[in-house]
Amino acid sequence: MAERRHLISIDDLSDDELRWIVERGVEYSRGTAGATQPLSGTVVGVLFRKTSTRTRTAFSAGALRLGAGLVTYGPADLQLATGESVEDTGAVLSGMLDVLVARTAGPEAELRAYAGQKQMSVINAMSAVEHPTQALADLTTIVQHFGRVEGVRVLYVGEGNNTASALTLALSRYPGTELHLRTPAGYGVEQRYLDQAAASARRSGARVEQRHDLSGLPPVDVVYTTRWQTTGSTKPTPHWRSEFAPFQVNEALMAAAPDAVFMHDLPAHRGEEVTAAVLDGPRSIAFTQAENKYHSARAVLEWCVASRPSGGAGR
Ligand SMILES: NC(=O)NCCC[C@H](N)C(=O)O
Repeated sequence: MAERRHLISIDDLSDDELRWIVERGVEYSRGTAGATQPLSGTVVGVLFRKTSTRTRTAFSAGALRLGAGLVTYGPADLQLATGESVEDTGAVLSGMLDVLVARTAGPEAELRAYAGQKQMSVINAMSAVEHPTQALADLTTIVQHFGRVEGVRVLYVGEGNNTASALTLALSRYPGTELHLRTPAGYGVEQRYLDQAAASARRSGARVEQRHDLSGLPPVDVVYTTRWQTTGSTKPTPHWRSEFAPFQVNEALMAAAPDAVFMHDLPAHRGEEVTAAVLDGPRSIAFTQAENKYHSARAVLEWCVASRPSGGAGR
């Protein structure tokens, strides 16, 4: 059996692989990907230890449409719930599945443990720290809308969560791209992701910066936010809402970005991180972005099982 690839972090992808998945996602979205069934004869396992609407459906529907069989597990179905180790679970599943799509409760160590073999691809369907398949769908959406990622300027407002980390790693790979992270103090993207992005940006010419206020906003093409209650996390202070309130994306903030579209990884809480007027308004592409999770998921699944070259030396 061919060696399988894992997608635990955006950092697992070379620049060529990142571009291939994004462009392939665009082809799936346009119906120009061809009628092939690259997952024909494979079996995909879908393990969600946390709630999911978009990602679970995107990968399940995507796997079925590409010809795979599907096995799904809820949070308490596997013997993990009775104390079997993740290493043993991964070893067993890898003898039976071609791909495991997993959303975990904690950091990436669990996913890396499942990925301690090469017969079964492991896809990170969101961990506490990174949400790579969201970033891939987001870049697919950006290409769909702007025709490119290069040079696109993104203002990310709100909690520096798993979505923000993945977006930071992904956007920093593209020449001329700007990512302006504006997060409440104490809720920023972790320094290790900023450091990784800074290394990528030095190569690509991208620009990534994080600040903790909304003054002096630069001209941008995209305003992006995420809900304030990141899955599985609790806020350390009781008064966190007052710290987040200034970071709401509302009509006043959008007026400061007059040419920008609005993106959101969803689910949304109207009246908290975003107003209904913005989310449901003419500049919002958030629901197209959600549909792109499905198109992008097919590209990710195809990449996992394909035996194409990994994209050249280094990045
Ligand atoms: N698009 C999604 O996967 N949405 C669910 C998670 C959103 C957010 N990043 C969270 O961690 O709660």
